[in-house]
Amino acid sequence: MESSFECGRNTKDVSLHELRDRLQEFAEIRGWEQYHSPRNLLLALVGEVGELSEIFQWKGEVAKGLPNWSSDDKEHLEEELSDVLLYLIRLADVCGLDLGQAALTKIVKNARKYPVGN
Ligand SMILES: Nc1ccn([C@H]2C[C@H](O)[C@@H](COP(=O)(O)OP(=O)(O)OP(=O)(O)O)O2)c(=O)n1
Repeated sequence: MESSFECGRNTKDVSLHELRDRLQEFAEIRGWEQYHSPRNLLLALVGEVGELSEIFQWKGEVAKGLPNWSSDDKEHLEEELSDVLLYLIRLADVCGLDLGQAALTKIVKNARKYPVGN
């Protein structure tokens, strides 16, 4: 049986830095760093966005909280969302960028661009 560490389920917050480090380790121990170029990772990311889109394809509008979805469908959605997130984090990392800091900076820029009440 998988431990909670191995399957990634625990109660603490997960940081982008932790995921970045786990992805570095995952690639390193498999000798896959050579394949994780920015362009390859971008293409992999786009592929996973396609897989994510397929889950919603032809379903019509989907209610928030996914009340009518089976647990299998929700698990599938969790997996595809995770693939997108993981490739995005890995792409930012191999580009030498700190995605968490960049996202915080972008939120500040967004707030300036779209002031409340305008
Ligand atoms: N060269 C690779 C291949 C995979 N992965 C990791 C990142 C993704 O989280 C996941 C993607 O694995 P798959 O390509 O097997 O894609 P799926 O899990 O979506 O499987 P499938 O396409 O069969 O549904 O594995 C990676 O880091 N580097």
